[in-house]
Amino acid sequence: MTQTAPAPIIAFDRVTKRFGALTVLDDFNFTVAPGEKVTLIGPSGSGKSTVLRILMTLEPFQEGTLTLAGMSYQQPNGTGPFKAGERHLRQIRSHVGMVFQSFNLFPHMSVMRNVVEAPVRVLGLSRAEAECRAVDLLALVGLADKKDHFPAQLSGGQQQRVAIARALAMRPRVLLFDEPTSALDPQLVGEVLSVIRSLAHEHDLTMLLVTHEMRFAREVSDRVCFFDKGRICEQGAPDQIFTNPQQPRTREFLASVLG
Ligand SMILES: Nc1ncnc2c1ncn2[C@@H]1O[C@H](COP(=O)(O)OP(=O)(O)OP(=O)(O)O)[C@@H](O)[C@H]1O
Repeated sequence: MTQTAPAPIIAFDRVTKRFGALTVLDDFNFTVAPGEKVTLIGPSGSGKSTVLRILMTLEPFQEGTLTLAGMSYQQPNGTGPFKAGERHLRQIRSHVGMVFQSFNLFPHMSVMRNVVEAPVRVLGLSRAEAECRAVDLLALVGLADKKDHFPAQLSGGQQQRVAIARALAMRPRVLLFDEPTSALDPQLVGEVLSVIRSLAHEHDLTMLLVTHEMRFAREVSDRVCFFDKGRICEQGAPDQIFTNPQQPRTREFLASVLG
């Protein structure tokens, strides 16, 4: 009996994204299977973060179709309001969580409230239910004892772990990480990577990462995509990309970052 591959949970179909005269994604095609862990690597300015921001519906695009968890939308004009309509977009967004480089916690809220607020306001959970969920997630990221602290009382690594708990509290099907360790002091990077590494073992969670941590990308990804000038220039299993890249641009890039 032949097995059919599951439908992709993420599909960019001929998406073009411009900022004024600058075309960042040009006729871009990209799919991710449910549960897959994919890392985007590539030079600065090549469009990696833009891919994540489009998925999070933070950026409109000009042409093409984006499908996320079975829901599609298009923006043929790009400049106007989202063609999909705000309700449709909210539904799409509800499947995606994002962890940003700069944590983006609410400074005036305790750790607990940072994690609880969106499930209460957006998902309509009772505060007790949301707190129950938050307690489990804070334990998962190793911060059970910090629930009453405020962000300013935490290290950068701890703040980023709260941000991960906050994203997970919405039970997204897709979790995006945009250079989650770039703003951290080197000694704090490991604790955040270790949380992400354990999440990568969650088979149901689809993860898309942009990172400059090449060793980590190799360790956690099912697939690594080398991005150059708004296109995937080469992709494959991490061992293949890191030990036997086929494209000269991939080799050049890896030589520059791995030394
Ligand atoms: N809001 C914006 N307005 C104008 N240009 C933008 C905007 N956001 C991004 N760009 C440009 O789009 C291009 C792609 O940026 P993007 O942040 O996606 O690249 P990246 O590959 O993630 O780079 P890095 O690794 O440095 O984060 C860059 O040339 C950037 O300057």
